[in-house]
Amino acid sequence: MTAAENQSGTLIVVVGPSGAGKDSVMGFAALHFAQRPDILFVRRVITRPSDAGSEVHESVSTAEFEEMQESAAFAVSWQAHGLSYGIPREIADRIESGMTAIVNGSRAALPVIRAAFGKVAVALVTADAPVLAKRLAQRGRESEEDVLRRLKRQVPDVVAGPDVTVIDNSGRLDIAGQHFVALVERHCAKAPHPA
Ligand SMILES: Nc1ncnc2c1ncn2[C@@H]1O[C@H](COP(=O)(O)OP(=O)(O)O)[C@@H](O)[C@H]1O
Ligand SMILES: O=P(O)(O)OC[C@H]1O[C@H](OP(=O)(O)OP(=O)(O)O)[C@H](O)[C@@H]1O
Repeated sequence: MTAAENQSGTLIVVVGPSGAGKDSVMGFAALHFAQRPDILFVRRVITRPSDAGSEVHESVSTAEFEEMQESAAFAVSWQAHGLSYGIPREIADRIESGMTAIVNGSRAALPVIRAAFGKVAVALVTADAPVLAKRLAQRGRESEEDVLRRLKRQVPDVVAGPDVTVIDNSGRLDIAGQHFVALVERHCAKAPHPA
């Protein structure tokens, strides 16, 4: 391991099926860690309108996303659900300086995310299938057809490995949220404080 790798923080990638509660669990942790300058909640760049849903993201057009991609603005980007998603390149520098960054990721894109960032921990948020359907209908961010497509989405079986922690969010959000907070704490404890 090089000196730089030794000093770096961790990227915690939150993945799981649509409706499992990735954004909700991250929102719980963001409140918990509001006073922690060493923990960064990543604002993704997405080709989705800014007023759609609760995730705070940078909303761009498809043309703007392509321009950003051409100018190497992303550490990693991927496509799903007819949308493009990007993790800004500067996040890699913040992690290198010792911060713990938390991002809503993608199961299908996990191999490229793992390859792009040195130290990665994966939080796989799950919920039972009937719970997913009910939650997506209640969330109301997508049309009924979109919700059905999300429920049917198949992803490669890549969410396995020693870096993966499963967080069941079939029940109360505060229980899953505390589980996730504990995971983040474990990783911060390993990282040096950023300068
Ligand atoms: N533990 C929970 N109990 C009840 N509702 C929840 C819980 N977790 C999330 N939700 C709700 O379910 C919907 C989907 O959650 P969300 O965080 O958007 O999931 P994801 O980001 O994985 O698609 C939202 O309306 C959210 O408020
Ligand atoms: O490869 P997958 O694991 O299926 O993930 C594909 C995309 O779906 C989610 O996005 P989005 O926030 O649009 O959807 P969600 O909140 O319904 O999961 C997730 O954050 C990924 O960007």
